[in-house]
Amino acid sequence: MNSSRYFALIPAAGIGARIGADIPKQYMPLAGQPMLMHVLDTFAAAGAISHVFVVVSADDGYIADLMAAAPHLQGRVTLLFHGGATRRDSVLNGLQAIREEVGDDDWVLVHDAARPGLTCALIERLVETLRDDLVGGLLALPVVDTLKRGDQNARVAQTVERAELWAAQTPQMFRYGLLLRALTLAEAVTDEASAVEQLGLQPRLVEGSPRNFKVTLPHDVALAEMFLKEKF
Ligand SMILES: Nc1ccn([C@@H]2O[C@H](COP(=O)(O)OP(=O)(O)OP(=O)(O)O)[C@@H](O)[C@H]2O)c(=O)n1
Ligand SMILES: C[C@](O)(CO)[C@H](O)COP(=O)(O)O
Repeated sequence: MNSSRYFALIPAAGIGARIGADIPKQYMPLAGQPMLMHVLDTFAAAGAISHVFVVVSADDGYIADLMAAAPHLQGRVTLLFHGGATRRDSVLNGLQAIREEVGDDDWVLVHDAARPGLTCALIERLVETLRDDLVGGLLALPVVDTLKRGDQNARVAQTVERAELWAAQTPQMFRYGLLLRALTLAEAVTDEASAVEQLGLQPRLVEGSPRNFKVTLPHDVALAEMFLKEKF
């Protein structure tokens, strides 16, 4: 389906509890601008992306100021005030809200607002690798550390075989119709690929980048700034 378009859907309705900031982490300043702005700028600059949809909470008090400071994003970004109780709910609500704008065979790239290190090159790698794929897939990183399973006393219970393990990143890219069906059926998933897997399908793993890590804990802020300032 070569006439398919590519849309970005950015879940940005979380509260960032684990980072412990006084504002939702997607609005924390990083390298001179809010975390979410880095993500929006990257998708707006990506040639393959037709439009960007951002899911924010219904009572979001920050997005208006962010968009007012970003006239270059006008016309490229649509806000969806449909944040849900979980990331899965926010993504599903967002998909349902764009039903009239997106066709079943169009691709949707779901990307965490909390991964500001995404680059246009990574988006292009994902799109070019999956454009003719029958399922879709995700950016991910092969695990390079030895992994341990701990017991309740923080003692090693088991060393986990890492040879075939990958750490999932985003974007996760699936055709709209498939993704809407998968997420409608799968409630307790932490990523889109898990929902697609529950349909018996095998998403494609596409190598991502360490800079595309998820800003989750307080120490992640300095690391993210390093990547964003150095642009490497
Ligand atoms: N109900 C939710 C929860 C999360 N997210 C989004 O999903 C992405 C990844 O989630 P996570 O890193 O867990 O963000 P938070 O849920 O905000 O963090 P925490 O779990 O520490 O509260 C983030 O961009 C977040 O804004 C969302 O749109 N809706
Ligand atoms: C989607 C994700 O970023 C893939 O690793 C991850 O599952 C999000 O988890 P979170 O707890 O919602 O941050």
